[in-house]
Amino acid sequence: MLPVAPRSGSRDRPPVSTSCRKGWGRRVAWGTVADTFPASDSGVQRNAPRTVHRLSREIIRALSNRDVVLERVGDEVPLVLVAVSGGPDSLALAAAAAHAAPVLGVRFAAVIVDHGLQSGSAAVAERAAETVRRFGLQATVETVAVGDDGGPEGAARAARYAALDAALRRTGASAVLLGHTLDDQAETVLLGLARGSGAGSLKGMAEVTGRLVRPFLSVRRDDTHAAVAELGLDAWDDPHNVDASFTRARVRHRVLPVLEDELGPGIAEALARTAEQAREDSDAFDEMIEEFIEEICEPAEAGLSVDIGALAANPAAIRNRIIRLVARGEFGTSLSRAHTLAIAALVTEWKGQGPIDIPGIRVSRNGGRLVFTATGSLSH
Ligand SMILES: Nc1ncnc2c1ncn2[C@@H]1O[C@H](COP(=O)(O)OP(=O)(O)OP(=O)(O)O)[C@@H](O)[C@H]1O
Repeated sequence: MLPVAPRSGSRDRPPVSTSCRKGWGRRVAWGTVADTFPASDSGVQRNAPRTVHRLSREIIRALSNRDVVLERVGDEVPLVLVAVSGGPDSLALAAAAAHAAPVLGVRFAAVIVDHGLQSGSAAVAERAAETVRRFGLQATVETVAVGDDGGPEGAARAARYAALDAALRRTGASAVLLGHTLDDQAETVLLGLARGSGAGSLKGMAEVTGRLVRPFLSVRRDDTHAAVAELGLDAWDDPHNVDASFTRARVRHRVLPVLEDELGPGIAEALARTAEQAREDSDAFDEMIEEFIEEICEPAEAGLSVDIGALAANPAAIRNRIIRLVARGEFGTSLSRAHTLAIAALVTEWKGQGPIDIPGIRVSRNGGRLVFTATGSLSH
């Protein structure tokens, strides 16, 4: 067994780091600090209600994760953004963040993204901003243009994450907090299973994905609602959450209640626990395989090559994972199962057939090597 460096916390895998492409996973240099969020009193909320106090511990715990690096912004203490939609989860997140600020020695500032998709969205965003300002947080509304790729939900999400990423870069903030809860995690696991996206979907969302941090993945939605009620706030009700044309809304309001009735009230926790265990296993497995990839790959013209003998000698689970990790790490491409198997067939069932082309990558045999070559624009 290859030695594996100990890690803590769960996170999404960074690009595979192999000796073929030294420097992967290097930290990017942040741009200059804009004055969007000037240093200010982080808004210590004295005598915070009990639930808010409890939730603030989740933020302190999550930001203490070794995968989160809190960096000073010039002479200022580190800045952490809070993504606020105006709904109860993210309002509770902002309140808990304000409470946690003095303990952590960081500043928090809220970013509210206005997708402009519904009439009155600007007013909703402004109201959310006003609410979090009452906690003592700076708040900025980012108005985004939503495209039409990936359906309305997917396009709004892409625009939102792009806006959050831009805010991170502009402000020099170390991280952005998202208000996903344990209930969101349970829904994500069910949705992934229903899509048939394989064991990987069991992992659900990571607590830390690059600079995105989800401190509430162990918190029930009821608790965020309780925090908002304790604070006497009127949270925004996102109409999408009850719109039965959205799969997630149906999972939330129809599927999970049936599962709870039939299988017991602990089903959401059980799904979230499963996600945590699956992520632990998967991360450990990936880490071992990444070390193995370093031994069996070599740089090649516009890509890399992998030793076919080593691929053939290993079980399909390892072979397929190597192929997926190389595609993701080297080319930023998430391979479908069908593409993974087609590439694997070049190793196990080769009868002289030509290369396989998938978007952005050509995979071919050359002597004893499986060669991955970039063919077009890369997605990273
Ligand atoms: N308009 C918004 N502005 C800022 N942050 C937002 C906005 N909408 C959602 N968020 C952030 O994302 C979190 C999750 O929200 P929601 O569940 O609605 O998003 P989602 O589309 O499911 O996101 P994901 O793609 O990450 O699963 C919120 O708690 C909040 O932190």
